[in-house]
Amino acid sequence: MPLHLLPDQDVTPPRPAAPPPPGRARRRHRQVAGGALDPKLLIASLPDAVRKLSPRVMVRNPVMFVVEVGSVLTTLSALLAPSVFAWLISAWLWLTVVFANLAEAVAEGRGKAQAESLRRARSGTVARRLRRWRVGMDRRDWEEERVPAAELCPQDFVVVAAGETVPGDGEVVDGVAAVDESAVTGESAPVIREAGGDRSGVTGGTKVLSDGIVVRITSRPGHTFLDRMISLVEGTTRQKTPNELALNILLCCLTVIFILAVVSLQPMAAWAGAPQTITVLVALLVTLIPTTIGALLSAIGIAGMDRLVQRNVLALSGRAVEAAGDVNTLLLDKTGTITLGDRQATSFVPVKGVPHELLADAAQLASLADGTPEGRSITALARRYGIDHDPADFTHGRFVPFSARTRMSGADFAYEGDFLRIRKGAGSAVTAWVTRRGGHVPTEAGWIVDSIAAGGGTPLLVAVEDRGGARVLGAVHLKDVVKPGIAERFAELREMGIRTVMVTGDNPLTARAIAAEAGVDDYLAEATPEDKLARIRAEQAGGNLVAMTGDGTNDAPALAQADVGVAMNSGTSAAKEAGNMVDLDSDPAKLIRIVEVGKQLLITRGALTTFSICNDVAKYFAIVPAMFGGVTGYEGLEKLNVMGLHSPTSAIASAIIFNALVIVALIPLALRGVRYAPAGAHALLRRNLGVYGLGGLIAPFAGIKLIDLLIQYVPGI
Ligand SMILES: Nc1ncnc2c1ncn2[C@@H]1O[C@H](COP(=O)(O)OP(=O)(O)OP(=O)(O)O)[C@@H](O)[C@H]1O
Ligand SMILES: [K+]
Ligand SMILES: [Mg+2]
Repeated sequence: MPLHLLPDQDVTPPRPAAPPPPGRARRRHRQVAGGALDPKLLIASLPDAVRKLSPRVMVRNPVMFVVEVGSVLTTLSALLAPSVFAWLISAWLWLTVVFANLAEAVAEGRGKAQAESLRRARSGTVARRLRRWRVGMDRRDWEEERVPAAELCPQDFVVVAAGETVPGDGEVVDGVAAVDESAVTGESAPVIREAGGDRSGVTGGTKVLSDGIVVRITSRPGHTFLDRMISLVEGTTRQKTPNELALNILLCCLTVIFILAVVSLQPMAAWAGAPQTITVLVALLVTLIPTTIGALLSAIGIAGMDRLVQRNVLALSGRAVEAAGDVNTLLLDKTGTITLGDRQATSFVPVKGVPHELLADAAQLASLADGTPEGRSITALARRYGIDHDPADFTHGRFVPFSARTRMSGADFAYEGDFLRIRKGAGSAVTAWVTRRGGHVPTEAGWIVDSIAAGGGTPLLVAVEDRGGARVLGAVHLKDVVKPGIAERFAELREMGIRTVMVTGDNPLTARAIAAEAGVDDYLAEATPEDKLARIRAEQAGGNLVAMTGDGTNDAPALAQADVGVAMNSGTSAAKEAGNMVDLDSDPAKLIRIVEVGKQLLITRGALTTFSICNDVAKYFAIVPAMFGGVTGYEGLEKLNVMGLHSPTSAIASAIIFNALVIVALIPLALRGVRYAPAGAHALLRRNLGVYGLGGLIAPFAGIKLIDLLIQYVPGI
């Protein structure tokens, strides 16, 4: 069975590039959006903002819809009884609605340019589809046809050679290649993608730099990763999250209460001999309802998603982003997440009486059909002992592929008149296999396994069964390296109040050594996929909100169960489909950034809601005394004119103008998010109430007074 089907292919996979040391910024062409708002973007978004005035769009935002209806009423009233005041109020009410739409349009506009560059990566690729393909097929039998990439369907096989663009999303089923993913991730360092392991995922639009691969397509036409990313950054698939819906209901209730209050005010005013005009009543209503947060709510949500995309994370739902803000437990798998994941065989350790060559021979035989990085590195190491079996000689045998459940792999075949079964795998799994087949496992095997594991290595026991019975030959030492800088990242997570738990299929000793080196808070060893799932369920039952990062097919059930499931983009498609986020950089420490964005989103929404409600109080002090100024029986209200405003009309106009301007002033904050520094929830709440509550209370007094000083010179006010 030929394993390497492409010409001139280097059999040893190149070492993966180490992640950059922490702290050093990565070079990327996609800039993280800064805080300042580009005035050009504001102007460019104006047409969109005006288009959004359509009532069909506006009803989705009830608070602003009320303002729009109010604008229509005041405009009609200004037409019937023209006055400078009536026209001024009408104009500023329309501006209030436009400003709200502008916030949303600017938030959406930021993704448009990005979508454009993504579209370029997608278009125009021609795929080399293979008519029939199966594992082990000789490449001389390949029949190739050229089809547009957009026509590829799941289960199609395509071949991609060096220099060519990957035509669709899929999994490498044969070969290993260096891939340039910069079109999708903005990261220029090439990454390794290979068949068999947990680094098999490839994305359409990326470019193969060296070697060649056969890819099994997994995405439907029009539903590729790039398609999803485009609709995400353009905001076309955005839906309101449960939190947003709840806040919207609260805002609606407040609005209804204030409508009732304002409507019932009129008979009282009329009875006192001071009936109010429609313009004044609408103005009072608009200042009282929470227009600031109503205007900015959707922009805050879009900007949160956008901030994640800037960090190369695709959230498939807004709900996941919000959940990230509340996460307090993080589960990570070990291999490839905490470690580099390129487990290489470094030595054979035979039990007494077994020559190295025999162990190497058996280990290679058990790895002939094992396409995982572990299996290939064992084959390569055995070759150094001069052992070089040709898989084609064993076509009458049966290969036992590795699975996370059995934690073993191997082969059964007839050999020189005997029938051989060889297994290699986790110590406990192989021990159980030998015992089951009536063999005896020497205590020495346990020592070898433990000494490899204690150093953080992964021991694979190798056992054989022949006419002489089942017995252990020795162990293979697999080495893996903890990612540099990971301990600092976990310390950072701890500071944010997040507990880290490593879950691994590896044995307890290895797990303990790696856990200590990486600095995780807890670990779970010898975990089957079911165990990973059960652990998440247990954490959730204990009231924890759980995030999980993983890349393997064995991680998929757990990724689906977690509140936030972050799949590495390098991982298998099963993992990517199960999670609700995909990290394009395949960097497990990315969760820190994801949590930050989630927290920032929640804090920003809370802060601006507080500000919005508090800043309506001051406007009440501006408008109510103006309405009843000089009315007999209501002289007491004159005391409420604490700001000493110029005239009743200028007071009301100032409040409305301030109400509109505050929206524009807060757009940058809504888009950038409130600054987030790791701190406990209570400290954050106190700080935000202080800044945005008190600020919201005080700012309008100053603002309204200032506007009043300016507009008192407008004739007729
Ligand atoms: N190709 C292989 N052949 C035989 N045994 C293997 C092979 N790869 C791994 N194993 C054994 O199976 C165990 C479980 O592997 P699995 O992939 O489930 O977990 P892991 O990769 O060690 O941990 P993690 O869940 O952190 O990725 C490994 O610890 C190792 O002992
Ligand atoms: K308001
Ligand atoms: Mg794994």
